[in-house]
Amino acid sequence: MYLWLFACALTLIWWFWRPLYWTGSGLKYVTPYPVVGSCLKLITSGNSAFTEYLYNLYPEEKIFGIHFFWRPTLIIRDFDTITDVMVRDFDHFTSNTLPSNQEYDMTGGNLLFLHGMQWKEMRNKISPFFTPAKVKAMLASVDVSMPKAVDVLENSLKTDEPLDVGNLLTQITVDVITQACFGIESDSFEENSKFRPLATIFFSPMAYFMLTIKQTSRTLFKYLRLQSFDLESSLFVKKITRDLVEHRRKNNARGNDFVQGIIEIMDQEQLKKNSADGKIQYFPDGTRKPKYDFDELFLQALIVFIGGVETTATTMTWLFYELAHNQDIQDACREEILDVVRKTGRPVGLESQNEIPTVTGAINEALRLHPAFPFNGRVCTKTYKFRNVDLTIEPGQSVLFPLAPLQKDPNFFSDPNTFDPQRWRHEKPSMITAFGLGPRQCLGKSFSMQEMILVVARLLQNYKFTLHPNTPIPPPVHKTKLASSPEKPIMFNISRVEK
Ligand code: HEM
Repeated sequence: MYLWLFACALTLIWWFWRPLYWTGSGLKYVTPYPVVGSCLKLITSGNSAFTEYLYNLYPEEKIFGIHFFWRPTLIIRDFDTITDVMVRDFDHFTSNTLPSNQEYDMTGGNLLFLHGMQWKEMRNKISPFFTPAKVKAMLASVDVSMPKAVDVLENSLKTDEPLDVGNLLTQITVDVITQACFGIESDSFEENSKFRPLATIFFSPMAYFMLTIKQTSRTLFKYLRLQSFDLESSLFVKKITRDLVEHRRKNNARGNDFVQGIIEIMDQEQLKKNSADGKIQYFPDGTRKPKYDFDELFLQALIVFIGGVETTATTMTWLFYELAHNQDIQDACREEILDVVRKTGRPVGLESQNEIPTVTGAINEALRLHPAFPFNGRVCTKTYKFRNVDLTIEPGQSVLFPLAPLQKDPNFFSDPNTFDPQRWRHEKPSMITAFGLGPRQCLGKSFSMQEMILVVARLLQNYKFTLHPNTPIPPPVHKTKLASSPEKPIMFNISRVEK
């Protein structure tokens, strides 16, 4: 009885204390509602609208306070301060806002969820598999996937039916990443595909919901026994990885893929035998020392697969929407592509990237106007005094950056809402924040950029894309998916390019 009373009293104190968290800090702040904090807009209108709302709330402030549900969180809207946190003073902010929960979350040990020295060591271990030469070798898969995509386009021409190009791009990215990761072709172009649905499942509203809870309360996530990513789909990918590793070991075979990388790490670590008797060991910062066994390394293949599919497909979907909406730019892109084809006698390769500035500029514009993730965040890991604001924060403090609206701010980009690939002839690519910034930025950035160049060049070389007349301009953004994809499929009419 007394225990219950004590628990209730504590809860009440907590409730009354929380809203006052930012008072006395000298910062502007949004007075929170119970439980949902400052996130009512997130619940009613989705990620993109919420980020926009935050960015426009206090235009004069560099930093202000909110409650991400019940978690006191700082919003940093000033680009210089954001780069201080993400790049210059990264060693004070080595964690993102997604805890690992490795002890009870089956996929919790993947790179995206790791922190501190554990993250650093794992990142150093797998980064060498994304060198320019390795990325180039992995992207040979694009030429295996494109004939299957051409079949889909030709079928749309034959039946004179509009095409869901977003779905086609997902089929391509699933097939490309499956080959890059596992060295096998997927069935993503077949009707009852097992691989194609994975892209949707891993980025579904359920995944978005899980990651939002994970970000808000570790404890709730633990006691509700939640999992970050769909268990059945994760186990499906695990089985493929295990079968492949066993097949390669048994047959002494090798591949040009990411799984080959994890086999090499397992072999090196086996030689060093640094995982004493399978017991968990810890770094001085309290994070776990990797054991580099199959279970841990499979999770790195899983995050490369998950990270590599819907993000790239969504970005290209928005790109094709913009190119269909701006036919003159689509024609200019095609002219550059055909010039390269005429000169070299073969489709655009990565060595011709500099000769297609309108195409690369168009990809940059899609990333600027339609980033897959509208905001990004970090957690303070070492006491930090901001340079431009009189504020010191302690370890554990979450900070969020509303990056999507920042990329449409007229203070940084002239005529910001216009899709203008030519601006990237003088703009610095470092202004693109869609892949994150600093040492923790997207591991697959160059893989994804180069994959987009190859896929877009091959599609535009032979086909012209126009918007189906019923397409809303602009198409609304999905409110509850992990990546900011269009709410409904965008339909395109396809025709063959006259040469
Ligand atoms: C247009 C496509 C993509 C976008 C917009 C994107 C975006 C992002 C973002 C915003 C992050 C977090 C970075 C940060 O916290 O600063 C991230 C992390 C990551 N991405 Fe991507 N990504 C894309 C494609 C890819 C691809 C193709 C792969 C794999 C081949 C990949 C693998 C990863 C991994 C492994 C991480 C975790 C990195 C870490 O925490 O150390 N991504 N990505």
